[in-house]
Order: sequence, then structure tokens, then C-alpha cells
Amino acid sequence: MAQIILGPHPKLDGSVKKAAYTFLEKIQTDDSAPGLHIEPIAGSLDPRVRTGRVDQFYRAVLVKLQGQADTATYVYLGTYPHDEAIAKAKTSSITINPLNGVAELVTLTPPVSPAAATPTYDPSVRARSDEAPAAAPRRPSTGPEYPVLGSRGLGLSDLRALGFAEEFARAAMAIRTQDDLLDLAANEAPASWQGEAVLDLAFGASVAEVRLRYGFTSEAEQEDGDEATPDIELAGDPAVDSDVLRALERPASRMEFQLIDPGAAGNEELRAAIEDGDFAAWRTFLHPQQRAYAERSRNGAFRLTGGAGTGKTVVLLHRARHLANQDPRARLVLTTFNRTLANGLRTQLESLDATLTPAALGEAGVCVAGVDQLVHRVLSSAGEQALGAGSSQQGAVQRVLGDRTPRILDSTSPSAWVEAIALVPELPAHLARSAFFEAEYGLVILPARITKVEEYLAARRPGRGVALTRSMRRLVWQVVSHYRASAAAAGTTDWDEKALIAATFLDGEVANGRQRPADHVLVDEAQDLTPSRLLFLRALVSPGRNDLFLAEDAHQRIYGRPVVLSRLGIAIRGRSRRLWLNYRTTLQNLRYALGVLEAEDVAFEDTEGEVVDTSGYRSSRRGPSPRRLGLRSLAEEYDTVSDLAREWIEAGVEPADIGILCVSTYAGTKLVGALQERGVAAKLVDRDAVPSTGLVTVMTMHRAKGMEFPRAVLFGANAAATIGAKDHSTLTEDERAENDLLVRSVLYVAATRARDELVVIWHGEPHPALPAVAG
Ligand SMILES: Nc1ncnc2c1ncn2[C@@H]1O[C@H](COP(=O)(O)OP(=O)(O)OP(=O)(O)O)[C@@H](O)[C@H]1O
Repeated sequence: MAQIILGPHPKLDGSVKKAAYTFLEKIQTDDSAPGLHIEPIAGSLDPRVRTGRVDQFYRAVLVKLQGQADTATYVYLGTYPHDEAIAKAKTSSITINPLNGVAELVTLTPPVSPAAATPTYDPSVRARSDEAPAAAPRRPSTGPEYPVLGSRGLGLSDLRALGFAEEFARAAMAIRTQDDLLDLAANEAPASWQGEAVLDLAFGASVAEVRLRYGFTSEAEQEDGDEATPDIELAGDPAVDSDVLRALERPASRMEFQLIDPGAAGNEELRAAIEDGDFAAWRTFLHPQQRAYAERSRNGAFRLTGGAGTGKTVVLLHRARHLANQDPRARLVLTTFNRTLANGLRTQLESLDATLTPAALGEAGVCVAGVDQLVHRVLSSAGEQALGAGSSQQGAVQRVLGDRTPRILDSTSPSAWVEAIALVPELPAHLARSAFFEAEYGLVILPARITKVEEYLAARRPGRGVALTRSMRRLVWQVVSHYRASAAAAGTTDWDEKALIAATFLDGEVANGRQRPADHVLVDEAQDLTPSRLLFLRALVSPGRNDLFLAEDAHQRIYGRPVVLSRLGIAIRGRSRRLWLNYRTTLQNLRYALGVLEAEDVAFEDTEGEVVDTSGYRSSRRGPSPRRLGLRSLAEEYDTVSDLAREWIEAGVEPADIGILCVSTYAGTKLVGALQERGVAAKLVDRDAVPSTGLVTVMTMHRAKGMEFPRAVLFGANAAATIGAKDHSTLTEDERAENDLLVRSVLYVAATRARDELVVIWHGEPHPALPAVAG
């Protein structure tokens, strides 16, 4: 038995992939098998380097680490044609960065004098990843030029103290534009952490923050206010195998070195990494911050924030796997805003680890479902009898809604508020609106479990814009009573009521000595959840270690209204962290998308009631600026988008990887017809449908939440496009401000779906929320 660590290695030709995988698999079983020919190379500068026979023409390059251990560990550095492999083997080595303890691949240069070989860093390492951008030519910069790092008050000594290689640090200090620094980081960084950390510094992170982000300082030290000087002891001796093995486990080393666990899941990981052309790096190479959030134990509810594409979902998936592996008896819930998004999570979790046990709510394993599906399961398995009044006490239904029948499983009609409002004609016009009642009911009345007018008269209404006098409150309560009475008569509830009844039922079960149905609850898209749904999620799990983990991005709130968790009794204080690095979009597309959020008097609040700041969000990839195409008519828009799709398909893009995002299902249906007429096969992907190979994907901007496309088009982005409220002119001032945030969030979600190319098309005037310049 031997262990394999995948190190930085170039992508393999199709012909040799299978042989390389078989070779590594055999090493795992028996590294002394004669056919493998694992041998040292005469004249190699690092005596630990070996080559092995993959087939007649190809050799693998490996570093063998054993020390006193019973089994050897082989770090795989790639498969090359014979002569290239020998040359590589002669000069490759793995060293330990003396300043931060990170393991790095280096190319040794033969000593001129008898002194030891000196390491130089191997830039070919950067060619390893499928995801690595092609080296973009340095282009003349259009923006102001200044030494990027110098203007942030950083000097060469700061970079050297962090552990950057001298040559790279000098080159970085000389760079005068962010774009050139992106090129340098992508093509010349000696190690992954150095490429990312230099960009963090350029985008505003301090030296102390970089130490924390890459695990050179622990969170505890940082929280104690300890600036943490580099611990050189911690680095170890690169000549000692056990020290190198320890260094390979450091979070920043694991950005490019990955230990393959023995067993089925590990073998699948190995196969995917070697054989799969579309190998998804997210399954293996986490950013140290992502790893910390996926693996660190938390003493209570935790909140992870981050812009679109920063890997919040990836962290949740890895955390689910980590917790499940730590305790196979644990009952995990992985949930999100709706069923469509939950289906996406399930597929991704399976691709991360097919060996995880899918489970129903309350069983050991991972239960993946939308929040409302979970609510429904709790209510239907409890049964209406158990939810209603008992002989001695009120049931959950009565505690939430006051006295009524326990028939609740059907859904209240969407027009119910309009009907209830009509029964109270004294209500002033600015209150006689469904939007007001939905908000008042969902944000104030339900979470406080108010069932009587006196309670409502005394209720606190934090965060509600509209002030209410006592007499107004009485009128509002009359409407609420009508709403509840007609729903009781029909035996219906809305989804917020259902969620709160389920939460109240679960709390009651605990009071009766029964268990809550989950041990860990992981939530994606938490910014879209209403207070009742958040209270339901809180009620699924007892407060304690690793109980509730919420991932959110306030800028992507396209359904709910801002909610402050502490007002719901969900304590996060001190357990909230942010991700900065966008893995999905190019910097150009990201800048454009962030432009959608920037306007005077526009502020987005997160679930701690803080205004969200976008400074520091960045991508490591460069690409073309988004194209903005203003046309004269809808027909021209159709022609243009058809030509674009055809052009991309002819250039080899899979049609389903082209996402055309529209403002409504109606616009999408018309567009699919127009594309077909122009010879482009397309599919409207609605609700739970999924994209189909061979057909261009058309979907609404809302439905695009959680998706990504190598090529994305925002279609029909006209000034008159109806994205939020149907009739803007009838909105109150507060509602207009709320609607403006919603529209910006929808456009931000849509613009951040593009991986490589983004095109924005409209006719007439563009939507005013769209930035006037490309990214
Ligand atoms: N460590 C990583 N290495 C490579 N790719 C990554 C990594 N982390 C995330 N990604 C990729 O970045 C993209 C965005 O990740 P993910 O969907 O988890 O982000 P998100 O923050 O949940 O985005 P959104 O809020 O827009 O839904 C995905 O393609 C994902 O595979």
C-alpha cells in the first residue's frame, strides 16, 4: 500500500490518461510491483525524485516521501514523454517555504560550486490546470498607471516576510496596473498561494489579512488581536520527509497538492483528476479560507457571506461531506430557497462524493431538499391531529394562528390579501396594499406569534418603514383577522404560516421529550428566506456545536425582504465570515456586475443588519469586456442574439452552455420561437427543467439563480423592461426604493452568471440600473 498526493501537473493527452490513472492506482496497491519501474534517476538533484513507467513512451515523475513511515507517499508531478520526464525528474523538488511552512514545487538549478543546489520556482507549474487562463498578451492599459502594490503602502520586505519568492515579489512590486498583475499572477506565480495572495494585496487586503486567509495565522490568534509573527519553527526541514509531509497538509499547500484518500471516493477523485477533461477543481483544490469554513468546528450558528461566485455553495457541499464523514450517524440537512436549487445541490453533492448516504429528514445521512419541502414533510408526518389542540394545551396551529381548525395543508389563494383588504374600507390607501400586508405579516406578526389585537398593539416593529398609529394598527389587525378567518374556513395556510407551525410543533416536541430531526443544518441562499422559514430551520436542530450554517449574499436577495437574524433569536455574533475571491467570472464581468449595485442612496443590508460593502471582491481571471449592444427594435435584438449564438456554436461552444437570460417567462417563450425561426435550436428552461445538450438555454433572470454559463446574454434589458413591480407608478416611496434594490439584485444575479463572455442587449434605452460603461 502507498499513498498518492496529486501535485501540480500539466493536463494529459487523451491517449495517455487511462494509462496514467491505472499506473497511479497500481502504486496505491503495491508500489514495488515490477511493471511499475519506480526508480531514482542518476543525477537528479533531489534524491527523493523517482520516475515510473506509465507505458512504452510515457513516464510519470514522482517524489517519494517515506522517512520512518511504514508506507511511502508519492507526490505525482505529471506524466511526460520519456526524455522530458527524465529532464523534469533531474531538477524537480518539493521544498518548504521557510517563512510560512507551505510546501512548494521548485525547479533546482545545478550548483556551480559544490554548495547545495538552489531552488528556482517552476513557472510551468501554472500550466497544470484546465481552468488556468491562457497567457494573455500584456496589453496597453487604458486606466491610470501607478505601482499597484506600492500605492497600497507595501514594500518588497512585506512581500518577502510573507514568504513570496524574491524574483516574483520584485516583478509584482514593479507592476503598474491591476490587469498586468492578474497576468503575472496567472502565468508566473511560483505557487498557487502566491498568485492569489499577491492579488489580495492589490485589491486591498492587509498583510495580516493575507496571513489569516492562507492559514499562516490561526483565527484564534487573530481574534486575540495577535498579529502573529511568522513561526519559523513551524516550517520544518525540507530535507526531512515527515516535515515535508506535514507541510503538504497546510491549507495553502492544499491549493495545489491533494492527498487521495484510499477507498472508493478517493479512487473516484483520482480518476476524475487524471482522466476527466472537465475535471472540476472545486472538488479538490479549495482555497484555504474555503477549507477553513468547510472543516472548522463552530460553537453555534455560523454565517458565511460572499459575492456571487465566491464558492459559498462549494463550501456548503464540502462541509456536508466533512460532517457526514466525521460521524456517519449524524443527521444532516442541506437546504436552500426552493426545490429547483435543491435539485442542483443534490447533483453537485453526488458529484463531490457519490458514497454519501442520501437520507430522509430525521435519518442518518444527508437530506437535501428545499425549505418548503422540509416544512411539508414535518407537517404531513406529524398529521393534522398532532398539530391541532390537545386536551390540555394549545397545539402548534393555535399557537401561531389563534383558535381555528387544524386543517392546514392546502395553500391559501394568492388573492387572499386583496380580498381581506376589501373588507376594511376605512384603511388608508397607502396601507390598503397586498405588499404592505405581506411584509407586515411576514416580518412582524408571524415571527412574534401574535394572535390577539392587544399583542399587535404592543408589538415592536423594527425595520418597518411605515409608522402606524394605534388606530391604524386596529385597522390593520382587522384585515389580518379577515385573512385568517377565510383561510381557516377554507382549511388553508400560506407557506410562511406552514413554516412557523412546523417550527412551533418541533419546539413543542422537544418540550415533550422528543428529539429534533437534525444534527446539522446547512443553508444556501439564506438571504431569500423569510423569518418564519428561518425559525423553522432553527427549530430543526438543537442549539449547539455545528448546528446551523447559513450562506448568504445580500446582493442576491430576489425574493425575500431583509431580515435581521438576532431579532429571531438566531445568534451569530462573532461567527460570521466573508469570501472574497470570485471563481466564476472574469474581473471584467465582475466589475460590470458590481456596477449594477452602485448608485446613490442604494444600500443593501445583510442578516446582521449591516450595509454590505463590495470593496475587495475580486476575480483572478481576465477576459474580454462585456459587450453592450443597444439596438433599434425587438426584431433587431432577435437577429443579433441569433447571430451571436450561431457564431459561438460555430466556434465550438456547446449550445446548452449559452445562457440567454430574459426578464420574464413570456419574453423567454417569444425568444425561443424567434431563435427557432432563425435556425437556432433553443429550450426555455423553466421551473425544475434542466438545460439539454444541443439546445441553447433560455431562462428568466430569476430562474438563473445558482446557474452559470460560459457565455451569457442579458436579453431585453430595456428601460421599460418589467423586472420588479408590474406598475411602478402605483408604488409608495418606500416600495419604490425596495423595488429598486430588487431590480438591481436580479440584474446582478443575471450578470454574474457569465463565466467568460457577457453580452447585454436592449432596444431603445437601456435599463437605468445597468452601468453605462463596460467592466
Ligand atoms: N476552490 C475552487 N476551485 C475551483 N473552482 C471553484 C472553487 N470554488 C468555487 N469554484 C467554482 O466557482 C463557481 C462558483 O461557485 P459557487 O457556485 O459555490 O459560488 P457561490 O458563491 O455559491 O455563487 P452564487 O452566489 O453566485 O450562487 C463554480 O463554478 C465553482 O465550481
